[in-house]
Amino acid sequence: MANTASAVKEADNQQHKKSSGKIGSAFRKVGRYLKDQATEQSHSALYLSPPSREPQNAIRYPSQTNHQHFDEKEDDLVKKILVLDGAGYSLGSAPPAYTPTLSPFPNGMMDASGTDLFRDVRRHQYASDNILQSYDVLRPQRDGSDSNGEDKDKYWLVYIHGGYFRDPKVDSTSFRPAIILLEEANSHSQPQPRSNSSTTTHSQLSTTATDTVAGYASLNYRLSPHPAYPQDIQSTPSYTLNNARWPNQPNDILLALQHLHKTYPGSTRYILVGHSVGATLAFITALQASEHKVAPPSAVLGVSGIYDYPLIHRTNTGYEDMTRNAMSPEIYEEASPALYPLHEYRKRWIEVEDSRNDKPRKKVVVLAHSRDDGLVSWDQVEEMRKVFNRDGAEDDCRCELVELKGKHNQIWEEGIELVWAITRTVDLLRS
Ligand SMILES: N[C@@H](CC(=O)c1ccccc1NC=O)C(=O)O
Repeated sequence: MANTASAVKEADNQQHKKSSGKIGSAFRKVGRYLKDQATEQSHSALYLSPPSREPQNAIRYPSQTNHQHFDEKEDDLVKKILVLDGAGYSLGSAPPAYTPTLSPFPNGMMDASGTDLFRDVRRHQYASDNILQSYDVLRPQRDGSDSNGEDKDKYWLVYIHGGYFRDPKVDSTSFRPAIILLEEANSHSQPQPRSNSSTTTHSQLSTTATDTVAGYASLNYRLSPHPAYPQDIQSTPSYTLNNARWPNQPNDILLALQHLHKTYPGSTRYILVGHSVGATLAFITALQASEHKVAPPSAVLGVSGIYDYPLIHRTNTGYEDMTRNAMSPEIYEEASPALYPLHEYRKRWIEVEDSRNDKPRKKVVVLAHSRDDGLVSWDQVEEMRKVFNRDGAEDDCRCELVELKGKHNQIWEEGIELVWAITRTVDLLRS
């Protein structure tokens, strides 16, 4: 295949036809750079629409994040989801028509002293069908890696957000709290304990970033409709219409990775991190990477992940409507990473020739989950662990289960638990 990007896109089209708080200071100082980036953004979006109509150009200056899901009790959240997904929208009056915008891309991330934490912060568009086909890149302000983010001993962290394939409020920016923790801790070195843990300190975590991270990439991908954010199919331009169906989501991740690797060659050495349905996508795309000429990840870190859709439909009756909103029922198994046998992971990911490393290294799988997760229960991670805990799995792959503390969205909204899981993944890669 000469052009793998178009191959993925083509496959995607074919398939689609077939199946029909505490980071305020880091955001406060937004300077000239933001304006420059906004300008660049509007240029790159020209082919999507006239600039005046392009939502990406409506840059809202970041004051604080809209990440407040964990303030809402997860029980209430579940009830609301079920109401929303029941017989139409029945929480009082109909919601206002929704115009999607991406959260402002993370420019102007500066530490308290006003020094840029990053030398390169930008949002790339990897395809032109939809504004969600984009990703954010942040490259830390430190020596050691060249202009491509190439650094022999370092890894890129590539993040895939959750939101059950549909929540427009959960996007690439949901990786920011963790990034800020890693980078800000690095520049301030203020020791702070990991929540509910007496052992790990903020400054210890910061070592992870200094030694390890060549760059951060956080991916957006096309979403499915959300009943709380209705869109008029007739009048909404297709580039802002949220009508994705599987396999649009994994295909977008593959396209994003292709674009990222081409733009930053050093990024082919990477850890693929996914939260919730992002964890689904991380494992599914690890399986599919090589057949699409995408570099395989060195490690996959699944956080609060959904790995078995038929199981989650049994555990949480009512979730199936959310899944069906994004894929047809005959896809459920294919979209469930826990339902692939180990030999599939071996053949398609673990044993794939890895030209970037001098000696072949064991791949790493980390499964991080909280028993307090009110949205995705522990049985999911148990199912996934079974895949990699089979006899002989140790030979070519290291798998660890990391127990986290906190609620489902708290993990990324506060970031500290996510950073902890990343730290464990890096430790395993290095050991
Ligand atoms: N906030 C989402 C729901 C959501 O994200 C979710 C709900 C239950 C279990 C997992 C979820 N997210 C996984 O990506 C929504 O409003 O649709």
